[in-house]
Amino acid sequence: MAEASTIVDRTHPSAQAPKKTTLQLANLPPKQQGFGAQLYPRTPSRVDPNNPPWPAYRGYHEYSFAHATMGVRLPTILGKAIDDVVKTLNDEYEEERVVDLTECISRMEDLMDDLQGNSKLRPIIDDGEGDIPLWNKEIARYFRGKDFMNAPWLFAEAYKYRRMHECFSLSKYWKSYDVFFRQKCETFSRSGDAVFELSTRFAEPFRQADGATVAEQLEAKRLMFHELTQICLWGNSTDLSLLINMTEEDIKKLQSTGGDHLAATEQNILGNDLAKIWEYVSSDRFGTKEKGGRLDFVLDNAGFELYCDCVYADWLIQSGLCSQIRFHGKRFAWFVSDVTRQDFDWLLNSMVYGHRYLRAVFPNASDSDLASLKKLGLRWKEYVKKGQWVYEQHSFWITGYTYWQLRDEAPDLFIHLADSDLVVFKGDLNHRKLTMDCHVPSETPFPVAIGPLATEPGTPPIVSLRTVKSDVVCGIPAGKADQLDKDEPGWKISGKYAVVLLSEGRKGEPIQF
Ligand SMILES: O=P(O)(O)OC[C@@]1(O)O[C@H](CO)[C@@H](O)[C@@H]1O
Repeated sequence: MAEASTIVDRTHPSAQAPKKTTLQLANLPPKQQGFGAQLYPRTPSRVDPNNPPWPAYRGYHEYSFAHATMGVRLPTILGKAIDDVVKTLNDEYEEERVVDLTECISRMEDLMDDLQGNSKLRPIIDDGEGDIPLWNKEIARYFRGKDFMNAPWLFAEAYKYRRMHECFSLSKYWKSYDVFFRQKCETFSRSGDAVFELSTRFAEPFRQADGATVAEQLEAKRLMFHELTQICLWGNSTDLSLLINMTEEDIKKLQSTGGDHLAATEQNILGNDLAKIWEYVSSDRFGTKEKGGRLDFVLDNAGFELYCDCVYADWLIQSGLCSQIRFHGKRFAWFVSDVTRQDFDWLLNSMVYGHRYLRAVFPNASDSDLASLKKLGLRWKEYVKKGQWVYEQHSFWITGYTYWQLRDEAPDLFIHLADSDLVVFKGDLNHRKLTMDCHVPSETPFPVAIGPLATEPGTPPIVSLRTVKSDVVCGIPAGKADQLDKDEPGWKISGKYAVVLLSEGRKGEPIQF
C-alpha cells in the first residue's frame, strides 16, 4: 500500500495546469487565410446518427415536411395498411390463420397508439431477422429515450416501418405479409399509357442505324442515354405515398414519356450532372475495353418506377455500355412502395405470363401492346438467367442507418459496392440517406454532402437520381433554393423538381478499415 505522503494531492497549486504556455518559435511558416470553405460544421469523425453534419430534420420542426409526415402521413399510411389486412382477413377461413392475423392487427393498433401518442422508441423485438442487432445497437447507442418526434425524422420514420414489419414477423403464418403489395400492383396497372409507350419502343432490341459512322453511333447512344436516364429519373415521380390525392390525369401527365415533355422537364433538374455522367460511362474508365461496366441500382419504388428502371437497365445492356446490372432491393416490405424480391418477380412474371391479368387491368391495350410487353419481359428474364441482371437484398438497406455509416456498419456491402463502376441511388429516401437528411446548404456540392461515401478510399462513383419530395436539397446553384422558396413555397415536396448528381468517388484505391 502506498504511504500517505506519496499520494498525489490534486488540490496543491503545483498540480494545476499552467495558465498559459508561451513558446518562442521563429521558424514556423507564416499564417494563412481562406480555410474552411465547404468544410463540415462537424468533422466527419464527430458525425453520428443523432448528430448529422448539419442539424437534422426532426418531427417537431413544424415548418418541415418531417412534421407533416410524422403527424399526418404516417398515421394515414398505417391506417390504410390496417384496412388492407382487414381485407385479407375477410377472405380467410382457417381458424389458426385467422387468429394469427388478428394478432397482427392488434400489434398494428399498438403501433398506431405509440405513433399518435409520441411514445419513446423501444428496441425491436427479436423476430429472427438479420437486421435486428443493427437496429437495437443503433437505438441503444444513439436514440435511448428518444421519441417519434424528437429523434431525427429519417430514423423515426424508418423505425416505424420496421415496427410495422415486426407486427407480422412475430406471427406464425404471416411473416412475410406485405401490406403494400396490392397498392404496388395497382400503380403499375394505373400507368398503362406510359407502360405501353415504353414497351412498344423498346421491345425490339436496340440497333444502330445502318451505315452510321462511329461518331454518329456514339452520338445516337449519347442522346438515348440522356433520355433514358431522365425516364428512369421521372419514373420516381409516381411515388405511391404521394398519389393519395392525385387524379389519373395528374399521374398521366407526370408519366408522359414523349420527347417534348422530357426536354421541358430537364429545365426542372436543378442540379444536373447528366453530361458528366455520360462522359464517364462512355469513357475507358467505365468497365474494361473488352466488356461494359457493372452498374448497381439501389432501388426505390416498385410498380411503374421499377419498370422504368428495368427499361433503362435493358438498354444499358443492349447498348454494350454495361455488362452487368445489380439491383438492390429490400428484404421485406419497407417504406410504402419499396421494391422487394416479390415485387421484382411479380413484374417480370406478369409481363410474361400475366396475359389475362394484363387484359383485365389494361382494357384499352391492343394485342400488339400486350405482345410488346411480353417480349420485353422474356428478354429481362433471360438476363436474370444469364446473370446479367442480379437481384440482391442486403440487410443494411432496411436499417435506420444512413449511408454515412454504410462503410462502418456494413463493411461487406461497402466492399461489394466498391467493385461497381457506378452505383445509382434512386429516389427521395435514398437521397435523404445519402445526405443524412439534414439542413445542408443547398449549394453544397453533392460529394461534400454525402461525406465518407465520396471521400473514403475505394468508394465507387455514385449518382443520385432523385425527384425532390422532402426538405433536404444540395448540389444546386446558389440562390436557386431561395428564389423557389419565394416563388413556389411547396417546391420541395411537389416532385416537380429533380436532381441528377454525380460523385466521382475514389474507385480502385485500397479500402482501409
Ligand atoms: O423515396 P421516394 O419514393 O422517392 O419518396 C418517398 C417519400 O414520398 O416518402 C419518403 C418517406 O416519407 C420521403 O422521403 C419522400 O417524400
